[in-house]
Amino acid sequence: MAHALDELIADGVAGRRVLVRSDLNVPLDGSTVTDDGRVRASLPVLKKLADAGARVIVMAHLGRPKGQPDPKYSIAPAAEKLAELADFPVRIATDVVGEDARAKAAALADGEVLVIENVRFDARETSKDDAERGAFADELAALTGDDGAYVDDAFGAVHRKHASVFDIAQRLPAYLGDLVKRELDVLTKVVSDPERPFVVVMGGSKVSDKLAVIENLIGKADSLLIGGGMVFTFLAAQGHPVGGSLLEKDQIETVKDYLEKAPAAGTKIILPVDIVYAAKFAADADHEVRPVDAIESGRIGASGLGLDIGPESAKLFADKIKGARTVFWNGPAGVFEMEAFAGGTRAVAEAIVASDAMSVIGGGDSASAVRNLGFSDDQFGHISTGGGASLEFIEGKELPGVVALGV
Ligand SMILES: Nc1ncnc2c1ncn2[C@@H]1O[C@H](COP(=O)(O)OP(=O)(O)OP(=O)(O)O)[C@@H](O)[C@H]1O
Ligand SMILES: O=C(O)[C@H](O)COP(=O)(O)O
Repeated sequence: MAHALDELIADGVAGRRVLVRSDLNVPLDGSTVTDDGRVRASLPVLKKLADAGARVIVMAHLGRPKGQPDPKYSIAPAAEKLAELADFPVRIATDVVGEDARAKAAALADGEVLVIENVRFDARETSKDDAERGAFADELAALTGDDGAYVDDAFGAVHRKHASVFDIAQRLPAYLGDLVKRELDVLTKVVSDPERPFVVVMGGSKVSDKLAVIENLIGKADSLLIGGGMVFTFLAAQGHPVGGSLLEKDQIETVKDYLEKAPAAGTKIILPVDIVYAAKFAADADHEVRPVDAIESGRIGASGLGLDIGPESAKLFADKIKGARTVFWNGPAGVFEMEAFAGGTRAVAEAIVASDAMSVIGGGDSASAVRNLGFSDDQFGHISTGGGASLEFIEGKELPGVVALGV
């Protein structure tokens, strides 16, 4: 059984150094944080510990640096955002487990928080070698002194077998952070006992990553609405032309198999009936709406790209969402970053907001999409902080961070 954070607080943390794994992996434009959702989601646990008098050391990653310091991936912009939003003192170290981190960890006062540099600046963090990761975890644990503790509050990273997620939990008394607990509770309910009709909306561009999720949802979801870049592999499986759209040719047979077995398992796979078709991948591209069986017949011709679901499809999707009691949404319906191709994603978000369904948005880009389109977090039931993590959970995979805590 995992130990909850409140047990640690009840045991007394005043004056103790507590290592917290947070997910501060935010999108950046230069050094500006363009979506602070993950920083905000990390605050409550840090505040709880700081209020209880703990000396908190936050470890987190940003992007995928190649195992050595790289200013482009410094945690500093995310840590500065944390300092701006927090009502407790936040210090920032310039290294991970080096002199600066060690000195600042030792100098922490009760109720203060220190963010160490991007843990992925040390190649041992992500090493496949248990001994290497273990040696790094030893150095991280040593930052806490003699009576330290570890709290995992980084749901977005629970699917990674990394030193700061997995190995550290074997070196310090380990506790489940409130954010990870909430995410697991919500996703467990969605997968194992959803109120029906249960409608899943899938989209985005990482088609092959998401096919396993679709397979696992056949028989569980009542309707599976497919949008985004993955649509074209489904349309191709049905024999429709797809022009120059995103297509995973080697997945067509797999998708045919899903289309065949879904009805018998009680899941309706619903595909778009029209597509916004563009002359090129650009915000100002010439574009037109075409039915899926005639994509190549219009003005734009066979070399065009499908960049969004069309208005008829948006209506069809909205209608399904309207009748749902539970909605899980992963991946935008189109290239929402360009206004001309944001209509499908906006329509899905509006339909979810208007419905009475319990809604869960899983996926970093889906969360950024709804925020960038002007929606606020409280219009949805739950916005997951984990993209890959929520998908792997729904796929039914074992999550190393969760295993390490004995959940
Ligand atoms: N038809 C399309 N063609 C090409 N790209 C598309 C299409 N539809 C959506 N996309 C792109 O998909 C991207 C998001 O896909 P992704 O699979 O990463 O979503 P996600 O699961 O929400 O994100 P994450 O993996 O970060 O959690 C967006 O940048 C969007 O522009
Ligand atoms: O962005 C995410 O999904 C998490 O922070 C994990 O990042 P990773 O995919 O680089 O491990």
